[in-house]
Amino acid sequence: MSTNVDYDCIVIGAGVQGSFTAYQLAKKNQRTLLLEQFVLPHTRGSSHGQTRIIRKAYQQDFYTHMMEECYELWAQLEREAGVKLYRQTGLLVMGPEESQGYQMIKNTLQKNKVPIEILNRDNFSQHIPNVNLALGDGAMVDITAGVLYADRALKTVQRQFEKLGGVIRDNEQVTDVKPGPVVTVTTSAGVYRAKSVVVTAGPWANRLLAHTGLQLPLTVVKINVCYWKEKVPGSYNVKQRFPCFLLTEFEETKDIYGLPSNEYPGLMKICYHGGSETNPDQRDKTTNRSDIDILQRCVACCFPGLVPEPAVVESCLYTGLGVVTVRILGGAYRVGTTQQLTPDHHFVLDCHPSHSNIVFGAGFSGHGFKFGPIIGKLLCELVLGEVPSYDLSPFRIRRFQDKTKSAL
Ligand SMILES: Cc1cc2nc3c(=O)[nH]c(=O)nc-3n(C[C@H](O)[C@H](O)[C@H](O)COP(=O)(O)OP(=O)(O)OC[C@H]3O[C@@H](n4cnc5c(N)ncnc54)[C@H](O)[C@@H]3O)c2cc1C
Ligand SMILES: O=C(O)[C@@H]1CCCCN1
Repeated sequence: MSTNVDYDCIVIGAGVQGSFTAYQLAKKNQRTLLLEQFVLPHTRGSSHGQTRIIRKAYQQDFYTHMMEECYELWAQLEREAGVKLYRQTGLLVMGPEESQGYQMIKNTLQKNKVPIEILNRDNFSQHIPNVNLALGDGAMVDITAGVLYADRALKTVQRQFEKLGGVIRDNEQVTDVKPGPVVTVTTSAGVYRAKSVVVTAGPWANRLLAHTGLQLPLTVVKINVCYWKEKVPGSYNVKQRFPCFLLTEFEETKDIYGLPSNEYPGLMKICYHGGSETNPDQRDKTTNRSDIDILQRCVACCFPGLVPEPAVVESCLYTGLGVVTVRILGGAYRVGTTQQLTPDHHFVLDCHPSHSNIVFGAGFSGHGFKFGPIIGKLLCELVLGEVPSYDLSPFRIRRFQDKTKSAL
């Protein structure tokens, strides 16, 4: 068969997940093509920006387990490329002490022997200056958590992929995917044939999967990425080891999170873990700022050293599970069925139900960057038909038949 194909594998989408998948495939001597619709680097998907949080603090054991190895893989990439991608700052987790969300994170960390420090009201401000701990809130620090240098990481993994002989073609949009024992991929510039294809198209995943007769219950949401000015420059700075933070509840709404000032001197990034649904091709057509009102109240209340008005607002997209159906479209591939499902915030990592040589990674729901190296490894294992290194049942599409619950 190999004489009939241009590549062993084609990966569609050069965000963090596609880039790590391509890199892992090239490491396994697979002739791999990585296709990207925009000129790289770009700011239209989910993987741009300078920083992301890396942490083991999760409600579910399976994420914490995966992160054990993932830290190793990040360190391996740093060594291989001679580049620094991670800075340890710790992650301060705050939330109503008795709430389920806060307790689940604490239990997972303790059960898995992740180094943590539990803070109390008396020693809190000694450890974490310039933050007010709300009445009734508990606080703990996931000590090995920190900041990933996201843009740099993306560039690094793409460069390492090319060093291994991989090919990247950017400014080349995939317009059709034709399933079969050999998959035919049509782009704005040509036609390629490969033994297998990986779809890691972020907010555009469903548009591509439609060509294969599959639709996932994904919703695309625009996030207002807000930066807040320090009243005294440096007071929330990464160099002072000010931690990342996660507030599991504020005014009974969704999580609020932040990273120490780093990329823009004097500005700290604090965002709301939610936004309004959008079309990824018209991201900036309308902007809903109701999340910014919540953030302003949160900053005024908990971060007295910041001006409670965002100095800079940027945009980024989350792709999560929203609508409650997975559809296998009727027509050439399988007669259509519709299932009623419950959405969750877990990733979707699986093989196409009708075409096992089409693999996809989608729905990273605003928390997938830190997992990039392990997602790349897992999607590569699915392509090669190997037993996945982790139990993928939380991530398979068949879970949509089960009752699921939200996770962060
Ligand atoms: C504001 C914000 C904060 C976040 N914070 C964190 C954090 O602190 N920690 C963390 O771990 N994660 C975080 N995340 C989540 C993380 O960034 C995402 O989960 C991750 O970037 C998703 O990567 P991806 O590769 O799936 O998608 P993308 O980065 O969107 O990549 C998909 C790529 O596919 C390309 N593509 C699509 N269609 C086609 C086509 N037809 N042809 C060719 N190419 C195509 C797109 O152009 C794009 O480049 C955050 C996300 C946001 C938005
Ligand atoms: O993945 C993370 O660590 C953060 C936490 C809060 C929501 C955005 N992503």
